[in-house]
Amino acid sequence: MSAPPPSLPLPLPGDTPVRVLTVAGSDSGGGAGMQADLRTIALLGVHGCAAVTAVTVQNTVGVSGVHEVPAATVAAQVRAVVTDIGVGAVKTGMLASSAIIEALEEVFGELGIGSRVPLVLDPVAASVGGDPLFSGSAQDTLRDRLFPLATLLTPNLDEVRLFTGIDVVDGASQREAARVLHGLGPRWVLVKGGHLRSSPVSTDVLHDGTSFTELTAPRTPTTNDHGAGDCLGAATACALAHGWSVPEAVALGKEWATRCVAAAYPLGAGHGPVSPLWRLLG
Ligand SMILES: Nc1ncnc2c1ncn2[C@@H]1O[C@H](COP(=O)(O)OP(=O)(O)O)[C@@H](O)[C@H]1O
Ligand SMILES: Cc1ncc(COP(=O)(O)OP(=O)(O)O)c(N)n1
Repeated sequence: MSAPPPSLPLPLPGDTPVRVLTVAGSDSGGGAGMQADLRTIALLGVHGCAAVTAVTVQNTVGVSGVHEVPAATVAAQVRAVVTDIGVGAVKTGMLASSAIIEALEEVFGELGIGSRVPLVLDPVAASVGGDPLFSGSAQDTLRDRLFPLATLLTPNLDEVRLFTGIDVVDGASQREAARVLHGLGPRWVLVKGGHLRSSPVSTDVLHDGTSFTELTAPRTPTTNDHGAGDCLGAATACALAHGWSVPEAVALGKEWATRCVAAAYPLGAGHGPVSPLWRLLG
């Protein structure tokens, strides 16, 4: 890759960094979820805070158990972080249940998350291997309660199908999906194209209700793609926390994700993780 690596201003030792809160599930295998978010957040020089929604029993092969955190405890984590530490952006991942989503709607409203504080909402529904990460009714609750609060909604193509019924097969259907999802309330939608595996490029479409922007990168031929969406969303949230505009932040998130997919490594017997560890090389 010839372009300079994506980066954000780094804090000097002793200076308080910008903060980002991830509201997500724990992936015991360390490939996705809050572990992936916090890795990206740290390597971009941002202080990561974490409100845990669920503990998953997970490795590279699949998810064999889920233990939800009580909804009131999830909301209390968010309140404790935001009222003391303060955050420049919030990212959500696996939200597990309707009760957790309803508690988050309330605490987000109370704290200005989605209005004063940008909210990146990754509508995580299943693991890369297809294991469900929330119950059936949570899908409707997420759409109705949190989509309208989102600064940026970042579905992959499986999530697009779930929420709109649209099967994205090309640029036209990807733009149509972005248009329909924007109608559900988020200010911006990024329809991620990583799952269009037959394409030689990986194109994401950004839409704000008016214009469409295509972000395209060469496709890395790999099945080690666990956590790609987390890398993208967490990096985008970091840039938003620095005060970047949504299009600027998404462009950084896309470059970050592209490099992380290119640096993915095999792990275990299943899908290995995409990796931001390339950042440590300079
Ligand atoms: N094989 C790949 N090569 C290059 N970029 C990829 C690849 N797979 C995914 N991406 C990019 O990684 C990000 C996450 O994409 P995607 O896989 O669609 O979402 P998710 O990880 O949430 O399922 C997007 O920017 C997408 O374009
Ligand atoms: C706890 C937890 N959160 C999210 C996921 C989704 O991971 P993956 O399937 O790799 O999808 P992206 O992170 O790439 O969107 C998970 N498996 N576990």
